Amino acid sequence: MFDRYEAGEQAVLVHVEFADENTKEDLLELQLLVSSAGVNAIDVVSGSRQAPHPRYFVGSGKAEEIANAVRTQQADIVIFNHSLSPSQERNLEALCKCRVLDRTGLILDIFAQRARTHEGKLQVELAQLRHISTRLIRGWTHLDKQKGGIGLRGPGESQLETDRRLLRARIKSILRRLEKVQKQREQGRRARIRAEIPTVSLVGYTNAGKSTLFNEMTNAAVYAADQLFATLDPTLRKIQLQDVGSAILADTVGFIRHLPHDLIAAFKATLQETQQANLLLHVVDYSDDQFRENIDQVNDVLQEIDADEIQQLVVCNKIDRMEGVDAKIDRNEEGVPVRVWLSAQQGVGVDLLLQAITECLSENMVRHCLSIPSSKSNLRGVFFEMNCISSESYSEEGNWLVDVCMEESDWLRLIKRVDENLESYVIKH
Ligand SMILES: Nc1nc2c(ncn2[C@@H]2O[C@H](COP(=O)(O)OP(=O)(O)OP(=O)(O)O)[C@@H](O)[C@H]2O)c(=O)[nH]1
Ligand SMILES: [Mg+2]
Repeated sequence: MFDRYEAGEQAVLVHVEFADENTKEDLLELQLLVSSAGVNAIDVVSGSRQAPHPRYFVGSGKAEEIANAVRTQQADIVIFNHSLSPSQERNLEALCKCRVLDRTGLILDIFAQRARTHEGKLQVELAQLRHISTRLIRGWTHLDKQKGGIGLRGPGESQLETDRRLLRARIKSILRRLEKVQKQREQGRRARIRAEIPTVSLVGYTNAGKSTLFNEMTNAAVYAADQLFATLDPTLRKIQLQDVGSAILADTVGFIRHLPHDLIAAFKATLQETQQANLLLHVVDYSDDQFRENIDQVNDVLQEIDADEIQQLVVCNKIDRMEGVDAKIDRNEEGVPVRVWLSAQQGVGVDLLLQAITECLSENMVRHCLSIPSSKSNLRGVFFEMNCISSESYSEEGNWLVDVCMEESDWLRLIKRVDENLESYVIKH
């Protein structure tokens, strides 16, 4: 249904500074996003305004300047670092005689390129359909004969009604399919919670190095490249940690500033694992001048998705780019690790990170040596399902001797729900 663009298109970027800090967009980030989408930025038109102009977003003089740049540079597309209203987009297209894409459209294109799981793809397509449905209005004829241009193309007027009907039907069918996959995933997640394997989620600003670190930690082949959104769907791997046993490691898609509102659902769908995590590894590119702002942005989103109460370990990445910084663990007054300095790319300090994760996870762990009478054989199944057994043997009387290690909350839950005499089987703490 969508025409995808070909790589190597020539774009004119438009970036406007506003007096109001909240609407300030970062030009450098736009350039990264654009190259991430495989487009060449050949010119940048910038300016400053108090507020967007209703007709062209920019003033009419600036709009002429953009149209001129398109003509002289023979650009195929104009990309705005802001959200445009459908009518602004239309007016600009009529003036520049080429495709105009706003920030939302650009990010959607990148999401679409990177979505890998079935659910991720459905979410992105849904967001795309919704985005284009707001733009399916009369007045697209000026684009009828045009070919090329990235993003979603508007239909001609004659096509309008058919397209509207098709869109509605498609949206409905996607919603139905999404409901189905979500149900399936929910069941999978419940199974994992029952198995009580702790989950560690890598979160952080885009390009911080999450996937690189994920690879280092799992030796798994996950795509890592100097492109934004190299990951859209959480990628899960099981890792083995000393003392704690196995844990699930989850890689997630990077956060960006000013994520357009209509993309938040698609983005959050990629972060569902994060809400369930026992520990968050907040990966930060410390060699980036904006690292503080990036940390705040990530924490804001974590708050929005109710993940701000989860224990966080900050990973100060890319120390190879910083003078005189060695790999190390910073701890708080109680001795709990709070920061780990490392270089994911060079593989320096990854061992310290694994050690810090183990310490954080075992913070709330209890270890018990139990002697369980043979009459309580049901406990055997429960412990196996929880994956909490570190060693086992049998006593001469036929008691099952077992060392278990689990979250304290799980131990208390077992006493309450499975066997209130559990404490009496403990022979050593
Ligand atoms: N110098 C240096 N570069 C690194 C380091 N870790 C990662 N990088 C580079 O940073 C870029 C981004 O790394 P990724 O692992 O893809 O980043 P990400 O956080 O997964 O990015 P998104 O998936 O887009 O959110 C790649 O070019 C990596 O090679 C590091 O320790 N030092
Ligand atoms: Mg990644």
